[in-house]
Amino acid sequence: MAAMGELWSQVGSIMASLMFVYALFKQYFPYQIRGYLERYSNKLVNLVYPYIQITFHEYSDERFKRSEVYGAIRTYLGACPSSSKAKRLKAHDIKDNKSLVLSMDDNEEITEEFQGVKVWWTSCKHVTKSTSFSYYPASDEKRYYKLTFHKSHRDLITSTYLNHVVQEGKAIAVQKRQLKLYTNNSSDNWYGYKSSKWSHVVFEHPASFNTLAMDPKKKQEILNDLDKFKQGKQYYAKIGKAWKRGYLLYGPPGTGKSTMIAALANYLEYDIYDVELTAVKDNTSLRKLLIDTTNKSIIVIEDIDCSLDLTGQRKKEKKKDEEDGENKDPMKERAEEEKEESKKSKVTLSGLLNFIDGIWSACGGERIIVFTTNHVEKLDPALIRRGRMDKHIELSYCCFEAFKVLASNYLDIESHPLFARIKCLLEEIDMTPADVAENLMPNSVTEDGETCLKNLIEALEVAKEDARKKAEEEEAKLKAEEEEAKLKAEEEKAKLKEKKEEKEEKESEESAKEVVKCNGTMVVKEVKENGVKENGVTT
Ligand SMILES: Nc1ncnc2c1ncn2[C@@H]1O[C@H](COP(=O)(O)OP(=O)(O)OP(=O)(O)O)[C@@H](O)[C@H]1O
Ligand SMILES: [Mg+2]
Repeated sequence: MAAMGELWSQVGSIMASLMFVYALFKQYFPYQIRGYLERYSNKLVNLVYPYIQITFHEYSDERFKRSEVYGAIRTYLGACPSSSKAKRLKAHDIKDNKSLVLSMDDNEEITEEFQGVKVWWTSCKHVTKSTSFSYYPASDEKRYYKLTFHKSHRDLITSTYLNHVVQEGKAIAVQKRQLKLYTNNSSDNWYGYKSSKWSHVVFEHPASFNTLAMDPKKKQEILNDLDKFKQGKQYYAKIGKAWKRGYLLYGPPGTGKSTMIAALANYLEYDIYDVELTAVKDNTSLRKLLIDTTNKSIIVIEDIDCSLDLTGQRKKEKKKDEEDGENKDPMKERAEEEKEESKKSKVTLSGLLNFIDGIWSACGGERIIVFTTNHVEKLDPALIRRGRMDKHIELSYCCFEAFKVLASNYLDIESHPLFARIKCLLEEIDMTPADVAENLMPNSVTEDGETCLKNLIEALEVAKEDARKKAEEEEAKLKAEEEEAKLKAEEEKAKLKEKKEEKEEKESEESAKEVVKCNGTMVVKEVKENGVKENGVTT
């Protein structure tokens, strides 16, 4: 026992001496000598250590984009049979509340055998400590997988095995894929623990093209277009165009623009990236957001006419003019202005144009960009030209065909004698699918389909009556305005006439006076010349 204790104390002192020598070596040896020694010591280790290690980092050197290979390895390792031996796993997504997507937790190791060859996978994490004080701990974590295998199997592992891992990983990911709905984080927060540009939730919208109420011809046209796009990888490569397509959805509120986006995502099985432009600081941030999206995705900017404030500059100047009159502390005013300015998004139209159709938009592929608007006429023509927004889809008021889809969805009714009346009313009245759908929804559990149809007819008749009254009111208003304008015109005419007459009268008076004056002079002249007696008196 005493000998054992002695042995331990000796080991301890040897370790301490080695560490001391290593510290001295690091501190005092010149850099070149150190590199030289390290190279040779590595060679020495390689002689006795016959294993090769390959690392796969989550973010490659470009830094912008998450490595696809890393993702595939993570999925593969989570699903491979040997992972069941790992004790610490991370659960990611749950598809339909059934199957868990698992991956190895940090610093966990699993062993796998491929064609009789043993390999070891380790998940590692490298934390770069930030020098400044931060409220949030790990500021910059870099994750990677390390693969270790014997050097005699180098060819088998680097070509066949790794290929197998990546292909399998991708296939499993497609199988277990859960659609995601992303939204961009404010670009002011792209640092520290919130460094990711996008946050997501699982996308579970039930909308589909079957439930979407619109003209069946138009719907089929869109479906054909989508199919062509999805299978168009080679075609796009052949014509030398980036594999992306722009859709502009326009129409009044409640006509199904947002619903169609959900249907698109479900049909194509693409993730949705919903861009909130007001949270994007500038054009560079917008570009970074784009690069950080994955392939097979739909990038959405809703209400594009409201998102971009291109008149901001002018408004600000106006505001400034208004405030000029008030006596304000200039320092305070400037600080306030700067604060306002920093909060404001500086994304410009040109930034957005480049986002959709610039060189950067070709990074990655299989992307659909969707803009929605209620006022298509307000948009800059450059923004919606073909090539940027390739397909313009108008979603309009509910037609009879669209109503039939809603009736089938909401009431399971394919045809009914009341349909004829509804058809007539829908031809006369503009009602959005949202309103029709609302009227078709049973008000209570006991309400049957026919009552719902009657409710809709009643609502349509009320809308018709309202429209008629409104039209009448407008007509009456127009008539009144016309009458007023007519009266005004007559009054003006009368006034003009009066003025003209007055003028004429004045003129005739003037001329009469002139005549009298002339005549008077003439009489005087005549009297002087002829000496005629007037009333017997010589003048
Ligand atoms: N064409 C449609 N087919 C099926 N349901 C529809 C349709 N249009 C509207 N709806 C229903 O009406 C509701 C509102 O529709 P949605 O949000 O898609 O309208 P929107 O056009 O995006 O409106 P906004 O312009 O105000 O954003 C949805 O919940 C949906 O159930
Ligand atoms: Mg909408």
